[in-house]
Amino acid sequence: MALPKIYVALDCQTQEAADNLVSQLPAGKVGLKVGKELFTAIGPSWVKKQVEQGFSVFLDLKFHDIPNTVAKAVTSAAKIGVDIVNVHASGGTEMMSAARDALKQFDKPPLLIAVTVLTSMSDSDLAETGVQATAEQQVLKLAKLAQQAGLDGVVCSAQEARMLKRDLGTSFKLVTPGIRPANSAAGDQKRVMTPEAAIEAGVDYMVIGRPITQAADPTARVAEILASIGE
Ligand SMILES: O=C(O)c1cc(=O)[nH]c(=O)n1[C@@H]1O[C@H](COP(=O)(O)O)[C@@H](O)[C@H]1O
Repeated sequence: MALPKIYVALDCQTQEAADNLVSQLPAGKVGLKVGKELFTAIGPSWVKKQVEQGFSVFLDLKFHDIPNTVAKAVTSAAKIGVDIVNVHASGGTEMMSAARDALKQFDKPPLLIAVTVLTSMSDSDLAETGVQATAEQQVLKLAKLAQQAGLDGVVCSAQEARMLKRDLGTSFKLVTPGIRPANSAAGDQKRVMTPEAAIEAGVDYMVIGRPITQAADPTARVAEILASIGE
């Protein structure tokens, strides 16, 4: 079954807040993205419940550790039944390959996606960490590494989508946070794009948090965004 185009980032700290958000989202039309904030607060059993209730879940824990640890961590994530898991591409080829191999034991493994350069980072933020390349160059370099390691795709900003689809092929999946409908606050995101432009640029799955979760009416906001991308 095709995965939804939009994953809503449920960045909150209590089960009550998460349940409240989920109750306002159309199951089957959007997926749920559970990241470090919520997962650390309420754990895997709540995530499993969402999977059982029919939501597609992206478990965004951005694993970045030694190969053995990351392989075991993605195995635990796959056992929850989520559709997408991620690791940091900067963990290197050996780490990414170990994660890929660990998922071979599953009949329906989750998509294994590598984070390239966080959408909150600009060229100067990268330079500060010792990376001399531009964000775009670094995204391409890490995405090639991820593809060679046999991963299903990468997390990048929609600004790099055309380049990656051209250089790495259309079946290599692009998951893009940093999505901001026109007139919404960028917050800490630096490499942003509107949902319409992101779809045009060829992204496969968009992650959208605050523009939906902080909206006065999240249900209406989702409907508006889905309509804007023809879903
Ligand atoms: O892997 C991610 O999901 C991720 C990668 C990235 O480069 N940038 C990024 O913002 N994210 C996540 O995407 C979500 C974006 O949320 P908003 O900025 O509120 O739309 C957050 O939950 C981030 O943790």
